[in-house]
Amino acid sequence: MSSVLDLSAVSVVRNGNSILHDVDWTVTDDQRWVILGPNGAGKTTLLQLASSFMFPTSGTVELLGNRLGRVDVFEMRSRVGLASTAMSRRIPSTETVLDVVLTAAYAVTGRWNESYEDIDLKRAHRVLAEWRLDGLADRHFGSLSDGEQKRVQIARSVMTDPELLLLDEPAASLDLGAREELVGLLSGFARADDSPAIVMVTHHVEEIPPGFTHALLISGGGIVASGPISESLTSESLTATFGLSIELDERDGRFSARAV
Ligand SMILES: Nc1ncnc2c1ncn2[C@@H]1O[C@H](COP(=O)(O)OP(=O)(O)OP(=O)(O)O)[C@@H](O)[C@H]1O
Repeated sequence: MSSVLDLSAVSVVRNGNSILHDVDWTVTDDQRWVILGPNGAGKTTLLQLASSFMFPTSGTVELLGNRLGRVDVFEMRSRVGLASTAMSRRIPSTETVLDVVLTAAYAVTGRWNESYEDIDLKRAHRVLAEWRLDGLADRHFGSLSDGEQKRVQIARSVMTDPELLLLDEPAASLDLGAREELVGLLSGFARADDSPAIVMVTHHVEEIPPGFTHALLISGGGIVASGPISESLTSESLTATFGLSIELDERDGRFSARAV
C-alpha cells in the first residue's frame, strides 16, 4: 500500500478565521474513509486541500507523492476525482448524461468542439452501466432526479480512473430508496480491489457504505478521532464531535445514531 494523501501539521486560516488546525492525516490507496462532523467543522476545506483547490496556511500536503505548492496542480487534478454539488452546478442543464461523463476525459463541463476517441466512448458507457445510468445516456442532466444526478456526478468523477476519489455528501437530499441504492453501489465500489482510495464526507452515519474502512471525525477545525472505523467511530467519539450525548448502533455493517 502507498500513501495517496498525507497532511502534516496542516492549518488553514482564511480572513483571520482558523478553519483547520494541526491536522495530521494519511490516506493510503487501499483505504476508504468517511469524514463526519458538524456544520462548519472544516470537512469541505479538507476536501479542497485533498483536491489541490486550496493550499494550507502552514504545514504540508503531499498529494499522490507530490508536495502541494511545488507541483503543477492541473496535472494533479486530472488524477483526483471529485463529486460535489458545487461541481454539478457547473454542468449545463441541457448537457446529455453521456456528455457530462465524457467531458471529464477533457476536464471540462459543457461539450464544445472536442472529438472523442472510441476508447473514451466505450469507457463512458461502461461507467454509466456501473452506476445504473445506461438507460439515461441521452437524457438532459437538468431533467434527472436528484438521485440520478448524484450518480452522474460520481460516474463523471470516476471516468478518468482517478487514484483518489473525493465525494462531498453524495447522499444529501436523496429519498430513502435513492439513498439505499447509492449506498449499495458505493459499497460494491468500495470493496472492489481495483477501486481508488476514497474519501467521502457525510452528515449521517446511516449513509456510510459497508466496505468503508476508516473514519475521521472533525469538530471546530480539529480532529477528534481518526483511524479504522471500528476504533474511531464510537458513541464516545460522536458525542465528543457533536457536543451531544449520542448512541451509535451497528448492524450488518450499517450504522445508526440517536441522541440519548
Ligand atoms: N474564505 C473563508 N473565509 C472565512 N471563513 C471561511 C472561508 N471559507 C470557509 N470558512 C469557514 O470555515 C468553516 C469551515 O467551513 P467548511 O465548508 O470546510 O465546513 P464543513 O464542515 O464542510 O461544513 P458543512 O457541513 O456546513 O458543509 C466554516 O465556519 C466557514 O464559514
